[in-house]
Amino acid sequence: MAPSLHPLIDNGLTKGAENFPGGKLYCHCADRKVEVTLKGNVLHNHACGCSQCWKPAGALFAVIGVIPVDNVSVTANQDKLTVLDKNATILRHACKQCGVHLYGRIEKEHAFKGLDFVHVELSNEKGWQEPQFAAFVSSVIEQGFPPDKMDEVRSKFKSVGLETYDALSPPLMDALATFTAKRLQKL
Ligand SMILES: N[C@@H](CCC(=O)N[C@@H](CS)C(=O)NCC(=O)O)C(=O)O
Ligand SMILES: [Zn+2]
Ligand SMILES: [Zn+2]
Repeated sequence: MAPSLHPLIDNGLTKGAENFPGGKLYCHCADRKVEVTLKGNVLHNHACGCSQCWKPAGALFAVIGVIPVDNVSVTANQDKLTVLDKNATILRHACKQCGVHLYGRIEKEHAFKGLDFVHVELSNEKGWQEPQFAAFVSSVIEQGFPPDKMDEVRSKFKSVGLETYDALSPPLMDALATFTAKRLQKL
């Protein structure tokens, strides 16, 4: 049996709604849930196989999208949040009790500074943008996934219409490289 990639992917994608107004994300605690309110939809929603992004139980991949920082606010139980790794590029704000990541933020100079990283499955609303591609696919091997089963993983993504990459998608890699070139005054 093919492994579960993610609940939002395993049974095919559900297209997002146009003019989606956004919604609330909740951590997995039974009480005093951390609540984050998002204005509007996410962009560049994608699967991520890296070891740092939060994955629901049993899933091989995270699903994570970006949204402007100004559209993100913690609206309940902020005291339960902690930054997991203060040295990471993406400062992942997680619930101390249940471990769910509520949002990731970049504070240092970076092409994606100003965008927060969020998991839309933490919301009860329907209409979030569907995943657009799979990133950091080979990284699942670093977490113990058997390399000889990678064909199954990539085929499963392809079967729901998602392209697979071992870093980010070409437009996002180009954005990162453009940022570097400008910093080095090559562009
Ligand atoms: N192979 C590495 C890749 C880690 C990585 O580069 N993750 C990407 C995608 S989330 C990133 O932008 N990381 C920045 C960060 O984690 O702060 C792993 O699995 O840990
Ligand atoms: Zn929690
Ligand atoms: Zn990741």
